[in-house]
Amino acid sequence: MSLLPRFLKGPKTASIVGCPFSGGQPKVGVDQGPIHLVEAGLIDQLKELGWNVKFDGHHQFEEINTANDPPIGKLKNPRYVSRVCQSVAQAVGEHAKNGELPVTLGGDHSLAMGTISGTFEAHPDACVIWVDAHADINTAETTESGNIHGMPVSFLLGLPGNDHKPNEFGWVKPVLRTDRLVYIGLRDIDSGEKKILKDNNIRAFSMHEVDKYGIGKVVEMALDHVNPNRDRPIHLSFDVDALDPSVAPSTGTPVRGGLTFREGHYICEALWETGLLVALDLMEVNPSLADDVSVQQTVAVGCSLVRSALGETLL
Ligand SMILES: NC(=[NH2+])NCCC[C@H](N)C(=O)O
Ligand SMILES: [Mn+2]
Ligand SMILES: [Mn+2]
Repeated sequence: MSLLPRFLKGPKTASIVGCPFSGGQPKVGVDQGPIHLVEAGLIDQLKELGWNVKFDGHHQFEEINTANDPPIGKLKNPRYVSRVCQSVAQAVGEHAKNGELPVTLGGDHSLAMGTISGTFEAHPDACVIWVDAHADINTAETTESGNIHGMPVSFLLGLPGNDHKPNEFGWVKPVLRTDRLVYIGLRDIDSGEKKILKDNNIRAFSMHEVDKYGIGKVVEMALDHVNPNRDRPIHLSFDVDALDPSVAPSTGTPVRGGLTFREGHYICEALWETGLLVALDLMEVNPSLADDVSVQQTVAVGCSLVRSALGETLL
């Protein structure tokens, strides 16, 4: 495991961007996710794998009085989410430009608006592999919930339904191309999202394809789509709810019929093996949902997914 991914600079350094943030969705507790992951020993575990780990405390967010943050259109907490993501973009962008591998711990998945913006600042030709039960591609028009964690992908793509997206989000540039994005694990897509995926020809491997082809083939096909010559930097955005709720119960929007423990880990291992990984998000761990045993299980799985993506091997 002395391998250094192609786009990083030695000595291989992982920068932990802990984001105790829950403003992109309504359930309290997801802000405690990064705190639990770090307390469970993630940093030492990565050091053990040979990484130099940078972590100087969880990201501090500007205090925003949510009373002064009324919805804009359907979007809830728009100013808060926007400002937080903007500062995350800056942090991730700086680490990536330094040749470090930013590991962002959520927090809810709206944060990916920040992490992916940051990655593309350093790696403009990157591709994104989005592992999730959900597509998180609602626009300001299609969202039914108004929760911004269901929307980051549409902002990053600059989809047309977002002409009404608040000016507040003007800093989010359409850095992502539809053919540089691929999904794995989908199984709960809103009807507006289905249309967006179809109209824009976005490649998605739902659980149906995982069952049909097996995870090995699915990861290969996903890479063939976004990274045919295996020469583009890869940003992996992993929502823990991609896993089956029996594997990762403590999350805000669990959906049955998800990835097994091994399927989730296989994705991480296989992306590490490409030598192209430049950034990783682990999102939506919510330690206040479910009993103690389930929380411990979910946090442990979160840590082991990160280790797999950063080179832990079985043999
Ligand atoms: N990151 C997540 N867990 N997203 C869940 C999104 C659920 C639903 N599609 C929505 O837009 O509200
Ligand atoms: Mn999800
Ligand atoms: Mn998600």
